[in-house]
Amino acid sequence: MSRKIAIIGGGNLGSAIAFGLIDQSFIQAESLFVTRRQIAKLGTLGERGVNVLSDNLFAAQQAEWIIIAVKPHLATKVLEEIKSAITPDKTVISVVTGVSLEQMRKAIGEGPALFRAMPNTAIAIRESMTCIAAADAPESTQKEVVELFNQVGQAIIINEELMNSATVLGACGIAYALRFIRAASQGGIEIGFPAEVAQLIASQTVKGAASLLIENKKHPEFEIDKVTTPQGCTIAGLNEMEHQGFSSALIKGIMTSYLKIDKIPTE
Ligand SMILES: NC(=O)C1=CN([C@@H]2O[C@H](COP(=O)(O)OP(=O)(O)OC[C@H]3O[C@@H](n4cnc5c(N)ncnc54)[C@H](O)[C@@H]3O)[C@@H](O)[C@H]2O)C=CC1
Ligand SMILES: O=C(O)[C@@H]1CCC=N1
Repeated sequence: MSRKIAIIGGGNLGSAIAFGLIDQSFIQAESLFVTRRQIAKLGTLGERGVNVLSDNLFAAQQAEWIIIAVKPHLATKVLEEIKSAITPDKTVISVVTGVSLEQMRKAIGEGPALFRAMPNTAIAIRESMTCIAAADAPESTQKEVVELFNQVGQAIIINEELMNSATVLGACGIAYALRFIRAASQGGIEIGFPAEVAQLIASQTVKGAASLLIENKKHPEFEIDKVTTPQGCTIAGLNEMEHQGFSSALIKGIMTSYLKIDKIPTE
């Protein structure tokens, strides 16, 4: 890509996006500008040739695409700080939780194309699920933004009203899935495997299960039916998990995360 990209806020997610993009050679490292207050913490990106700096305005001036990846309470402050660099030909993409396109528009004014994107930390290894909402950007720009995030996983356009849902299912979802793997590993240790082997078996099994759904596009129960031998051990374990509230705990957790988003301070 010939455009330059600035990532304002190179923390967990901002850095993960940077690594994902340069690993895929979607952008040359020298065309990428990543900011954070303590640039020493961006050392590895710097060693890869990425411009690492603390000057948000300078970074925004260099780039045609600007990705905002700071914590929610800092988002509008940062947008106002770089406002003069956001000319109408530029594209701004916020990955910030809970800050609406309307709030962004208010901070920077009319002109530039505005997007919210909700990737997850698997973007660092180009396996993100990214949901994108556009303000009133032209279709060609929307396609370019989807293409950007398709380089680092799978991207889809959704209505902005579903952005909080996308945050929970896709971004928080990484943590839920990892907690499942951790619990499965702990069970695996109890039934005889060393910790590392248990984690490998649990992780690869989850990856295989997810791939079955993504490739075959079938309902999970279709694949589950193939594993559950009548009177076998799988159904016995599954039913016990349900008696203990497995699905219910997950659904309640998802709802709790969802209801929390509106309480996250965005100013
Ligand atoms: N971590 C995740 O899995 C996901 C996070 N998000 C959203 O992405 C945003 C960032 O989240 P994280 O990366 O987890 O947080 P983080 O705290 O790791 O990253 C934010 C970074 O911004 C830097 N920063 C603070 N003030 C700054 C300023 N004035 N100028 C430049 N940089 C500044 C901080 O030093 C930090 O490195 C949040 O709004 C979060 O809601 C969205 C999807 C997933
Ligand atoms: O926990 C959070 O608030 C952010 C949003 C999605 C992932 N991390």
